Amino acid sequence: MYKRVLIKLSGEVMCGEGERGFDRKNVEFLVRQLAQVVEYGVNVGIVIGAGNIFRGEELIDLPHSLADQIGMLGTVINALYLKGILQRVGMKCVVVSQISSLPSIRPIHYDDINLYFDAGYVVIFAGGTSNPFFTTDTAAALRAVEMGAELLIKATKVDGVYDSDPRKNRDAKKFERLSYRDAIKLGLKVMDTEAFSICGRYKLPIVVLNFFEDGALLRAVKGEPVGSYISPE
Ligand SMILES: Nc1ncnc2c1ncn2[C@@H]1O[C@H](COP(=O)(O)OP(=O)(O)O)[C@@H](O)[C@H]1O
Ligand SMILES: O=c1ccn([C@@H]2O[C@H](COP(=O)(O)OP(=O)(O)O)[C@@H](O)[C@H]2O)c(=O)[nH]1
Repeated sequence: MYKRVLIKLSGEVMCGEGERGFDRKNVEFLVRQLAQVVEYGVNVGIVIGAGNIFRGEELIDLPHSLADQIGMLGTVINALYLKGILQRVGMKCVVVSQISSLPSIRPIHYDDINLYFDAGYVVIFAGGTSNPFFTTDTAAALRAVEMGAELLIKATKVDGVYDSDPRKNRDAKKFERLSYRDAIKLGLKVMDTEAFSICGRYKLPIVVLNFFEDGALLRAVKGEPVGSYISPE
């Protein structure tokens, strides 16, 4: 069992694939998946995307930098929403961010993050990397290293890493295990090269799994085989 993990959630876990906003059933499922992990006393950090609200790339009429700032604000909305629903079921949760000083958001401070974990809080990192031109995958890699996570879990809508996009190629073959070097060399688009590169440099393994599969998250945290394992070696 890993003791400290960073979970990267696509914004779409809030609404279901291809949908927008917040769907009650999906949100309840999300809470169940996270509760299963938190029950074991694991330190859980979360980075959530904003695909259910806005992705910068979708706002084609706006300058890229502006569109990305709107995208980052979407991650803040999701983080606060997630905090609200986790607290409603009795889970302790804090949102930290460098881009917002709203009353329910705390600044990112390394010493405090350890205190939150020691006190049993789930820590949600909102606002991505705080910079346009990045994605929440890169933010997840960055925050995982900052919080000293032993594993980064990318919880998404495909069940692992394939040799080509499984949504576009039916014959795509799944890797049970691969290295960062292979992922970058093969140009696999499941995650940004920047994210692979940060995790590779700091020897942080990644598991890519299908979030919508009940129990997959817990299996990854237990170190059981699930999805694809990207090793730093
Ligand atoms: N080699 C690959 N293996 C697995 N998934 C891939 C690969 N190449 C592209 N993808 C795509 O990456 C996406 C997963 O990333 P995610 O960040 O959750 O999606 P999005 O960028 O739409 O939010 C999936 O939609 C999947 O189709
Ligand atoms: O460090 C960051 C992280 C995110 N974003 C913006 O926020 C959006 C939402 O993040 P992402 O696309 O990663 O969300 P997901 O697809 O995981 O739901 C991105 O499209 C970017 O526009 C950004 O500018 N900088």
